Formats: sequence, C-alpha cells, structure tokens
Amino acid sequence: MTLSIEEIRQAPKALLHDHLDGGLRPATVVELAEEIGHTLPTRDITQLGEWFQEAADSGSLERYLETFSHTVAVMQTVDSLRRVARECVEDLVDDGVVYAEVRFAPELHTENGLSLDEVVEAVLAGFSEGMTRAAEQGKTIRVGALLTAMRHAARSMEIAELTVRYRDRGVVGFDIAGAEAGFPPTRHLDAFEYLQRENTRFTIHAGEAFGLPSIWQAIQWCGAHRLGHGVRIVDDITVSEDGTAKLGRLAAYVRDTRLPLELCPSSNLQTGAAESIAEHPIGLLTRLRFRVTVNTDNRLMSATSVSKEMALLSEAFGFGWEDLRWLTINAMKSSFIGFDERLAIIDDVIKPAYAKLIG
Ligand SMILES: O=c1[nH]cnc2c1ncn2[C@@H]1O[C@H](CO)[C@@H](O)[C@H]1O
Ligand SMILES: [Zn+2]
Repeated sequence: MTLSIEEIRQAPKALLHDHLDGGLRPATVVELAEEIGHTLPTRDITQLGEWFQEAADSGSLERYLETFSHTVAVMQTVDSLRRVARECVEDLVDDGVVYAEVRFAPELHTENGLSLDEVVEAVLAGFSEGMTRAAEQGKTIRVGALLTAMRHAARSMEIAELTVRYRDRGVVGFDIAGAEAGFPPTRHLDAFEYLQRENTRFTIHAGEAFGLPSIWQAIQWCGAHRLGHGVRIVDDITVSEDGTAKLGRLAAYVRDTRLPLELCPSSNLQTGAAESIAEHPIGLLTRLRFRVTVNTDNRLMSATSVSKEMALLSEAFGFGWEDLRWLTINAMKSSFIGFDERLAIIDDVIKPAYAKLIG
C-alpha cells in the first residue's frame, strides 16, 4: 500500500530536524528582500522557489549551504525573524505536525546589530504567535527551539550559554551545523561539556557529508544525545547477500543505546549523501530497528514537508500507517522536552489518531 501525501497530512507527525532559515515561504523571501533592498536571483515567487531547489541540488553540502545567504539576509530584524517563525509554525500546522523542534543559528542574525538575546526572543515570540493562532483554529502544536552554533565559527560556548539561559522559555536544546569536513565536533568540546554539566541536551550534525569519525566524535567525545543525519552510520554495517547484517562496534552502540538518528532523505539526495530515496539507508536502518526519525532539514531548499518525506518513503519502501506511527513515536520519544509532556503527546494525540487510521 502506498500512502499519498494528502492522506499522510491528516495524521499527526513529529519533526526534530528543521532549520528556520531553510523553511521560508518563497513569497516571504521576496517581500522581505524588497523591504530591505536585498537582490535575489529572481523576484518571481514560483521561480524563486525553483531556484532554491535547483541551487541546493548541487551534490555538495558546501554549495547547498551557499543558498542560505539569501534567507539569512532577510532575517536580520525583530519583525522579520518573528514573521518567519510564525509562518513556520503555520506551515507545520498545515502539514499536520503536532510537535516540532526548529533550529536556527542566532549568530547569523546579528548583522544589523541585534543581540543574540534579541534574536532568540524574536523567534520565540513568533513561535508563540503561531501556536496561539493554531489553538484559535482548534489545532494543537508544540514548537520548541534548538539553538545552533556554526561549526566553522568560534561562538559555540556563547550559544551554549544562551541555550541554558533560555531553556525555560522555549529553547529545548543545542546543535552545531555548517560544513562538516574539516570542522570536527571536538572543536566545540568545551561547549558540549558545559551543556552536560548544565543538564541540557544537544544534537550534533554528524555523518552527513563526512563519515564515521565524525559520528564517533559526536557521540563518544562530545556526548551527543541525537545525531543530525547520522546517515553514514551505514558505513559500519555490512549486509551479506542473504540480507543478514553485521554491525560494527559503533553501529551496534548507536542501536543498542537507542541513539536517535534525525534522517532527512530529500536533503541527502541534494548534497550527494544518497543516490535515490529507494537506495537511501533509511530503508536498511528501519529494517534493523535503529531509532529512526524522518525529517525535512530545509523545507524551502528541498521543496518538502514531513508529509512529503513520508509519502516518498511510502512509495519507495511500502511504508504504511504502522511504519509511520513507529517513526512518529520514535521522534516523540527522542524529543528534548520533558518526559511527562512527551508521553502526553504520544498517548493523547498520536496513538488515538493512528489507531483510527490503522482501523
Ligand atoms: O543539512 C545541513 N547540514 C549542515 N548545516 C546545515 C544544514 N542545513 C542547514 N545548515 C546550516 O545551519 C544554519 C542554521 O540553520 C543554516 O544557515 C545553514 O548554514
Ligand atoms: Zn540540518
């Protein structure tokens, strides 16, 4: 059975890996750029959406990341950050997402003089507005922020401190992102050790454009609680002709400890981390019962949504409602909010809805 995107949109979903500056509406990019006189590749909304997708479709993470210069450029004021954050929540609600952790790098939004605190407060205000509007329409969504530090820069300690400062006001964790090759997570060890001492959770982009050493460092040196992508963990798995799989020590560790993988299939096709959805390691990792979650990464650059990613998986691997429920509960179990709140979403929202769908 293949489920369509329209069917999947009706089901509650949870999203752990989504970049705020990778999820703007093309129309909003055009409007905000006009307000500040920023030159875009085109002012036509449809063409701009296509431009982002094509430019991101580069086969390399470094070139993929260049497209963010246009979204980051229009997110330098309190009003624009707040608007983008509110629209993000609206778009997720529209896609049937009931829980999301959305990340952004505060240090990228200070070009016009905003402080890191002002950036965070603007985004959190936008998330709040989005959640309030959803509630007014009888829909519930809980959105938390992850603060990202750029791995090539040197502000991770400051961002870690910012995360701790805002942890009771809507920030639920920390992340590092940016070009992976040449920038190992251990460069930011002080930030990760600080977060651990502060009982604060974090994820690390690792095993996307670089392989096992990056994953190993993220987990065993830095103490990552989840892996952003982590897709290259398959390099530590050998599958023989009869389909039996042999896990190396690191892959076994990841599976044994139920370390969540924030997989982003479409994004991986664009950066060259996978050839096609059908060949994407998510099929094998699901079969081997790793703690797999499905994510969008950048909805604008990949022209995607959680429902679309799931529809692509349904088409490629025959995933049905049971599989989608498993993926959704995996994501909720892996979320950085407290246990009680997590359980409430699983028991009161996700399970009853899938019970109806499964019939
Ligand atoms: O898939 C990815 N891998 C690594 N870095 C990324 C990815 N997507 C986005 N960013 C980077 O994270 C910053 C904050 O959101 C973005 O500006 C982009 O540079
Ligand atoms: Zn990412």
